[in-house]
Amino acid sequence: ASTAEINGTTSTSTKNDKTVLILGGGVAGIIAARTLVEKGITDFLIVEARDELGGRMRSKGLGVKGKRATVELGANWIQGTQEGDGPANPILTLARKHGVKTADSDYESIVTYDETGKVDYLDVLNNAVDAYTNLTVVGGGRVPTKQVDTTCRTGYSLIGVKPKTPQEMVAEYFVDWEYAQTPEQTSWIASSWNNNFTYDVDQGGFSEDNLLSVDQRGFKYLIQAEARTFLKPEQVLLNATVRTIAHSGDGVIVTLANGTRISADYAIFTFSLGVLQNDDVLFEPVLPMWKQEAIQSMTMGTYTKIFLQFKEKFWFDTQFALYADKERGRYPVWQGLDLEGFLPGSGIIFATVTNDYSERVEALSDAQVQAELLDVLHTMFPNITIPTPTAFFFPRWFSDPLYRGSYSNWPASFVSPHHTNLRANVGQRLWFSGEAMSQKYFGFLHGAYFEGMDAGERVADCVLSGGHCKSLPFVESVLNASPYIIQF
Ligand SMILES: Cc1cc2nc3c(=O)[nH]c(=O)nc-3n(C[C@H](O)[C@H](O)[C@H](O)COP(=O)(O)OP(=O)(O)OC[C@H]3O[C@@H](n4cnc5c(N)ncnc54)[C@H](O)[C@@H]3O)c2cc1C
Repeated sequence: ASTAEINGTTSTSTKNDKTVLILGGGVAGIIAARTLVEKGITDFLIVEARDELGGRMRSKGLGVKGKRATVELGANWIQGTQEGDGPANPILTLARKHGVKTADSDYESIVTYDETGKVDYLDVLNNAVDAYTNLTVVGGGRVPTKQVDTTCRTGYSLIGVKPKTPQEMVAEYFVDWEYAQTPEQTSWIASSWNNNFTYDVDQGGFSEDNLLSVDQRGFKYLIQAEARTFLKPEQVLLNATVRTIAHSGDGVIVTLANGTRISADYAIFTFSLGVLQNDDVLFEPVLPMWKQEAIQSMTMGTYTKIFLQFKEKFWFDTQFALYADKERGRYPVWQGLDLEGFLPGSGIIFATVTNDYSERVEALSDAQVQAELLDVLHTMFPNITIPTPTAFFFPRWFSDPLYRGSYSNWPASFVSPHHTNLRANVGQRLWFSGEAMSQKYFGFLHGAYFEGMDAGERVADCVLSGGHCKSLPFVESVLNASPYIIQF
């Protein structure tokens, strides 16, 4: 690997196998690679454990022969549909470029159920939507006034919203389930800006409207097709699981599960926050404490879609249904795909659970989870004999050593300097990217996209300047704005 061959200047190190290793072939990794190519750097290798690119854009063929349909286990929505009048979500731009088939996702196409069957409590839902809007406005307002962060639960209480009934709890769930964690676990300020920067056009967002991919090549087609526009086969190593990353002033040496060692001048790490937290990959030397504290202080949530296929549709004709159980989070949101414009005739419906409930279902057998779902369907539709499903599947994101959850969520105890440290490079050779590094868009595909671009640009600068990297800032210790005073 030599910078000389790129821009004719002196090179830093010429002994390494590659100039750049991109660790992970999800959106961040692919966009980092594209950015390198745009800067004229082609001596890189994407190292990916799975047998395809796409990462958490992950799909699966579900169903019996003759009625098989592609469903999305991971990312499914494009958040914000604005084009022309303001900034567009770059994922939407890619979807348009590669002709990805989408359907309008209409959150108002919804019916409501509780433990007595179908009951109309849309008024409760509308109140929860208004409460959430108010929550994000008041939460966002704490930034300019420098007020301390608290949880969304505290925020809800301060604006006078205290859900108590199963209906109120499920309505609240439906407006903030996207964080994959409860209001007790989520930062009021960060979730407010994350919401506003994505959905509020007045704050630079991409609009409130959402599209759901129903493309039968899988939503991942979008990023795989983009990769095909610039990637050469020799720039990708699939089925290669990284075990250790040794880093020093000379570069990085990555060791794979099969013992292969690959060295490079620079590495861009894009594996999930969950992988970082769980030591699924070991660093040599271990990462500095400021980095470890940042990694362990952010949280990884889990969002689990549980799919059922039946011979025939017997449920609601809307896109969504809510089920209010006494227990918050027990199979609360249902989505029917057997709809015109979606997957008509597929007989597929799915329920979503998050976080603690995701961990709970991952610990059960498929048969147990299926039985619980059928039980809930029986409660929702007391006058129907629920038939046996023809297919059943759910992914176990939390237990998967390549993810350890579905996406990051910002807790109230995570402060801005922690985030600075989470994003910062360690030494000049090891750079971090991926959705969790995005301050504005953590959790989203577009967060991964922008972080991939940013890391690609920064590492390209390092290479093209002959090793004069512009390091990101970090702080050695994250301190309180004012110290605690303990009086005995
Ligand atoms: C269930 C679910 C629903 C979601 N819904 C949406 C949505 O609707 N809209 C939206 O915008 N976002 C959504 N997201 C979030 C979105 O999918 C992610 O933010 C984005 O895909 C992350 O991209 P990334 O490149 O940062 O990470 P990843 O996609 O995780 O890429 C990292 C890659 O590294 C690989 N890897 C991990 N460990 C190793 C190892 N040891 N060795 C080699 N390779 C390794 C992984 O296989 C993966 O391919 C959802 C995610 C999930 C899981």
